[in-house]
Amino acid sequence: MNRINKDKAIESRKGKRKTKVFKLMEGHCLDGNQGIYKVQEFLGNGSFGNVVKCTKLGSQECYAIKIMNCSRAGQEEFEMMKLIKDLDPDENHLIKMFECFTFHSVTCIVYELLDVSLFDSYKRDSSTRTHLCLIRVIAQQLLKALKALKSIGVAHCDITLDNIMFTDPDSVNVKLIDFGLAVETKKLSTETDIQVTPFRAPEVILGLPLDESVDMWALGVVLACVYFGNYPFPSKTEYETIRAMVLCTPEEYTETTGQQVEIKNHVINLDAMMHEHRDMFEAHDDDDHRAFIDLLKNMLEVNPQNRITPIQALEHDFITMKHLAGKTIPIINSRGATEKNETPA
Ligand SMILES: Nc1ncnc2c1ncn2[C@@H]1O[C@H](COP(=O)(O)OP(=O)(O)OP(=O)(O)O)[C@@H](O)[C@H]1O
Repeated sequence: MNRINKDKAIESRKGKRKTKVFKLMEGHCLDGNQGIYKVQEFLGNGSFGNVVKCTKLGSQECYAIKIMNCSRAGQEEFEMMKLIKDLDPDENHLIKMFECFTFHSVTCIVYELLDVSLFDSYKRDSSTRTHLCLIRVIAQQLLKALKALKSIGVAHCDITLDNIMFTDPDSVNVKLIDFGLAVETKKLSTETDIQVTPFRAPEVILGLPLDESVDMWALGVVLACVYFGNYPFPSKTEYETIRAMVLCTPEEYTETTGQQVEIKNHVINLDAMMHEHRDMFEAHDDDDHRAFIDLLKNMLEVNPQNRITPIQALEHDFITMKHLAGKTIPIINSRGATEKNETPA
């Protein structure tokens, strides 16, 4: 199946092509099992229907309710949320679900209300690069999420910039959302339609056996985007994507193999990317940049068997900051503000 058909198959799995028309308006009330929810505003839409901000009548509490027109897709997402319910959602940076109910034949899943997605946050000001210390916090939190999911044998299968959201504007705390494509790892087969371009892992493109390491690849793409301000691989055609994934420039390929590469198109060189990024900050630490690029290369390892695991990544120098011992580094206390701090020698 080609890329476009795969993306369509994913939309169809998520319910886009089976839409029951249910006109929801601001001010409408939804009868849940744990209360009545009044629709305040529309927060977003996707393949499934809408996400609305609601208040629970008789309280000040706000929620995000995902209204799913396709009850099969809604039920599948709910089943997956039940599977992860024993994982502490705050500790593991996973979205918290409160309840699920049916209203006018549509499935409504009540989630905690979050702030903005990584995509929206960086879209607002794509000209500025993200400080490495902020990237470290985000990376550590999401690696914890992957570790927790792996521990119960679940693969998210749809990690993108859209599906990672900040919990509030005043702190750096992210959560993984949208378990609509999540699957028990043991049920993953080459036939399963997962991931969207440009976050799709090479083994998914090539139709090879899959496991939860597809999520590590996608997280690598996310971190590269946040660092570089652009996708690390071209994604117009799967041919270009696969070609770029070897992570070396045509010159490097020629140097190591002696073979000339005839067609040249853009392949982002991670080491070159590092020089560009660090020059954008007054205070930068080369060792820290090198540590980040090393982690990234291990996440974007083409062979899933050699790809870094969440536990290994959490022990990587970039995350533990071993390589920064005794140096003064900024602490990120909110999405923009920084303070200086000395790490123990
Ligand atoms: N808990 C939440 N709090 C605030 N906004 C949310 C929340 N959950 C989702 N949204 C908004 O709704 C959008 C769509 O949600 P979600 O990703 O769960 O749906 P989806 O159909 O699976 O989307 P897509 O088809 O884009 O993958 C998000 O990108 C976000 O803007």
